[in-house]
Order: sequence, then C-alpha cells, then structure tokens
Amino acid sequence: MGRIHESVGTMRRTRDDILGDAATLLTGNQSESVDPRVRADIATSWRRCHLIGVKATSDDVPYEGEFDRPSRLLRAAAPVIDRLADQLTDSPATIMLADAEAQIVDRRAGGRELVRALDKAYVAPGFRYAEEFTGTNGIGSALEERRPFFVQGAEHFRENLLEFACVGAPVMHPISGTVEGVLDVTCRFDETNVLMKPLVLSAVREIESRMYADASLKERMLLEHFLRVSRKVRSAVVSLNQDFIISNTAAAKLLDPSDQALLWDWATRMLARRDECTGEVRLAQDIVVQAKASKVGEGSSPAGVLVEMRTRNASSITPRRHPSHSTPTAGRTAPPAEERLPGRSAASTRLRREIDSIVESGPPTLICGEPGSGKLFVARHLHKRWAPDEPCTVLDGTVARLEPEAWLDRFVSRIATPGTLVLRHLDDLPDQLCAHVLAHLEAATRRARLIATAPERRGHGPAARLLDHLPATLLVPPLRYRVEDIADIAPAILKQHSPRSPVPRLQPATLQTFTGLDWPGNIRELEAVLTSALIRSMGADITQSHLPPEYRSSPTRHRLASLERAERDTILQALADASGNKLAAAERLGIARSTLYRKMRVLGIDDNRFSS
Ligand SMILES: Nc1ncnc2c1ncn2[C@@H]1O[C@H](COP(=O)(O)OP(=O)(O)OP(=O)(O)O)[C@@H](O)[C@H]1O
Repeated sequence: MGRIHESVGTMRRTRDDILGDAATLLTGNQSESVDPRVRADIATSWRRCHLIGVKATSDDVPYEGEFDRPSRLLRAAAPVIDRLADQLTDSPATIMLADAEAQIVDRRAGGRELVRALDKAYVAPGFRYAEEFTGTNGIGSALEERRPFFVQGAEHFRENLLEFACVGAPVMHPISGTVEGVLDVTCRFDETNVLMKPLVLSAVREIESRMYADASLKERMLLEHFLRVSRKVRSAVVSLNQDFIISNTAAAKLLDPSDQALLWDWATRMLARRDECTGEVRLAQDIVVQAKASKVGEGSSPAGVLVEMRTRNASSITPRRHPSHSTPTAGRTAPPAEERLPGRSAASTRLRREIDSIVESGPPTLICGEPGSGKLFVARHLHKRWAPDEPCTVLDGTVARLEPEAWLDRFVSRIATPGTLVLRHLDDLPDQLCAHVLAHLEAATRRARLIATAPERRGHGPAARLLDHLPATLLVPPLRYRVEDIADIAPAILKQHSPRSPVPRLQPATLQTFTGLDWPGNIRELEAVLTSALIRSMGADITQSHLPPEYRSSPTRHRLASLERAERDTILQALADASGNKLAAAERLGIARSTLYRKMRVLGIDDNRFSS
C-alpha cells in the first residue's frame, strides 16, 4: 500500500464521493480493497479531504494518517495551543504540533491565504516531516538536533517549503527526558518575526510544566527512586514500568529499545512474591548483566521497578565485534555478532554452541524441529559458515512427491559438484526415491556437505535408513520455549520485509504481548503477523493496534519465566536424548530422579509423553 498524498483540490464533495475516490485511486482501479485503517482515516478526515486527496505513491512527503495519537503530549499541549490559536487567529503565522516521529498532529490559526499555501505544500496534519525524508525543516531538524531550530526560505531542503519560515522547538518529557514532539510556528518567509522563537519557547515551557503536573504519581515515584539510587552508585541504573523508562548514561549504553520489555518481564516475574531480587539477565546483543531489581511503590499495583545492572565481565559488553577484531582462534567457531544466529535465550545459546562444533567437523547433519521453527534458516546459516562462496542447493522432499524423476535428476547432478546440499523435508521423500538416494549417499557426502531437515529423528521405513547416514543432529527449539528471542528475531524480520528505512520497531508493549503467546506456527507465524502489521502500521512503529485482533493480548495464564523456560527446555532435551528414560535423563542432567519428577510437575512437562 503506498502512502496517501497529493491534493485533488475538490472542496464540495460528499464523504462517500471522497471515500469512493480514495478506494479507486489507492487501488489503481484494481479490485483490491482499501486498508480499513486508511478508509477509517479518510472517513474521519473527510472535511479536509480537499487537502488529503488520495493517490498511492511513495516518493513525496510521507502521509501517515491520523490514528493512535500519543495522548500524553496532546493532553498537555491542547490548552496551550488553544490559547495561542485564539491569540493568533487570522495572523500571518500558524502554530503546529508534531509528535516524536515528526508527524504533524495539530495545526491551528493563520490567515486563509497562509493555510491554503500550507495545504498546497502538504504542511498539514497527518504528514510527516522527519529530516530523513524531507531534509532540513523546522520540525524534523528540531527533533534530530534536540534543540530549537529556525529555518527560512532556501534553507529548507524541499522545494515545497521554500516560501516559508519556521521555528520548531522540541518538547521534552520533564521526567524521562524523552522527546515527545515539536511545537512549531510557521509563517511566510517575507513575514518572519523576531518574536517567533520566544513565543515557541515559552509555549514549550508551559507544555512541559503541564506534562510534569500531569505525570502520574507513579512516574514521579519512579523518578524519585531513580534519582536517589543513581546519585549513590556508579553502576547502570534504570527505573521502569511497562510504558515508561528512565536510565542513567551507563544503562543507556547497555540497553537496546527492546530491553525495556525484557527487563520489565524479568523483574515482574522475579518480584511476584518479594520486594527485591537479583539474577542474571541476557540483554539484546548478548550482553549479560548481573541485575538487582526492587519494587517501587507498594500494594498490588506498584509504580514500577528499579534495576541496577553490572556487567559480568568486560567481554560481555563488546557485542558488536568486527571480524578483524576477533582473536585468531575465534576464527570459524565464533562468527562476528552480525552473522550470528539471532537469539538471547539459553536454548539459542546452546544451539549456537552445537552449530560451532558442527562447523568445525562438518559431518552430514540432520536438523530437527517443529514446522516453521527455522530449520532451513539454520541450514543456510551452516552453509554460510562452511563455504559461503560455494553453491547451496535445497531439494525439497515434498516436491519429490510431485515430480520424482525431475527431483532425482537434480539430486544426481547436484551431488557431483561441491557445495552444500540441503534435503528439506526428508521425511516426505517418497519410498521409491529413498533407495536411489541411499545408493548415492556415500558419493554425495564425499563431495558436497549434506544437511537434511525433518520434524524429528525418529522414523520408520526407507527414509529412516537415510537418517543413519546423518550422524549429527541439531534440534531447533520451538519458539514458545525461547520467546525472549523474539526481541532479536522480530527486528531481523522487520528489516527484511520493510521497503524503506527507518525500519519500524516493535513497541515494548507489543513485544511483551508476543512473549506471552504460544506461537504454534513458530517463526513462520511470527513472520506472517509482523508482515501484516507492517502493512497496517504504514511505516510507524508496531503497536498492538497494528496486530491482527487475535494477537493483541496474551492469555492471562501463568507464563513461564525465562529461567523456567530454559530449565524446561533443558529437561525436554535430556528426556529426548535419553529416549524418554527418566533415570538416564536425570543422570545426564546430574540431578536425582525424584528431583527430575518434581521439576517436570512444576514445569508442566507431560509425564505420559515420556513413559519409561
Ligand atoms: N532466526 C530467524 N530470524 C529471522 N527469520 C527467521 C529465523 N528463523 C526462521 N526465520 C524465517 O521463518 C520462516 C520459517 O523458517 P524455515 O523455513 O527455516 O522453517 P522450517 O523449520 O524449515 O519450516 P518447515 O518445517 O516448514 O520446513 C522463514 O521465512 C525464515 O526466513
């Protein structure tokens, strides 16, 4: 879906006319339907439709629609803008408010001529003036530089702005210090007035003090605790709840945006029955910290938590090592961070270790796991680690059912050349082909590196005999046992599917909802949800409202803490390795069998699945 802009210049049209135009233009007379959010947006903005008009293209000022405005900024700014608007009615200046993404959310006052010129230039609610899209301008540049910014005439990058002069000043949240938006006064270039800047600055001060008064008691409590602790200690300190975060410089260096949800999730679980706890937390980029969390506030609904963090050792804060900085022995076994398989969970850390050892020895390998868990993704990763310059061929057993002869021809010609051969869905390979494959397998593994994927190693019939020729096994864990990985996997998926930059991010609340879901379709399901959310968000960060309805909230059932998940995963793996024999599994784990039974009960592992 392209973005909507370009004036159609029609004033006297009915709402239905305009919706009809919108549908036709957006879809280019095709039968596709208009995104319901765009439709709703057009419906609510129809009085301004002479301005908004509709055309699906993407290379002009981005139009983002007018939904889900952040209320904190609007609440504080509305009375200030109302007053200014009264004072400036019919004056040669207009006052605008933009949010933290540089999207204009309100525009008031200004004479008719000025308003018409601004409409024509797309300087109106819904349009986005981020510097990266529209170059130097009062809104985007003030946001980028975090200071008041005066731009006039030819200093603007875009031609449509050359006739204007404007002053934009960032509005900062008085507690968290985050930039909430920009207040801007714009007039025609030849009507610039020296009082524009003081006017904007005093209005911004008033908005900020209203924000402080409006800040909930909880946010103020979080600020007070944060200040009290961060003055005393030199470690990284962060004070947070689900919607709010404030950190000192040391913490800001450690934390990735996705870590807010992770820390909140970890702390609320750990503090469920006590007021203080300590533990190890693996942050984004594989940074491991020793964290101490304490509740802020009392009762069943505390204000939030305060977390002090210390890095375990120096190496744990050097996640983005460049290849040339790696030690010689790290060579093939430790790829640079950007080439590593994403995931911060214990399960993914173990998978990476197993991959490292397979990379070293290179045996024919079977990759097992539930559908959509990322088996082929791991196979391609292995190939890149082995021999990125050689070809990697994927032959799918499911396709072999449809075209057995063509499949066999490709298999035979492929095994004669070096590179990596991936036999995907090996369990689907028809019996009559298994014998042929078996006959060539030894020759195949002499030249090509062989990988196969299947749900599990167990099997029967001819396909099972093939498995004997794949001595190494990699088990890709289901996503529900490593939901912490979503914080790392989702950005990679969003990047891959985003047509433009900046790549939208997951809002912390969305990430937290995701970590509470079961994901029966694994990463493939996550990918489908994210790609549909990307379309709905139209370039903005992904909030819950962009998700399909059934993904907007996590069930209220007890969710496993990260540590419990890792434990559960380890036990399941040990049971699988020991073919369900609990005594053998307990020995592998170095615990008593009675402890294993107790853990299985606590972690909800079905006893009947492992009956020996
Ligand atoms: N770690 C990851 N990061 C980003 N995307 C991933 C990751 N793992 C898997 N994906 C994506 O998820 C989708 C499903 O992955 P993949 O095809 O590897 O699963 P699979 O287990 O081989 O599936 P099947 O069981 O159907 O063969 C793919 O589009 C893949 O690109």
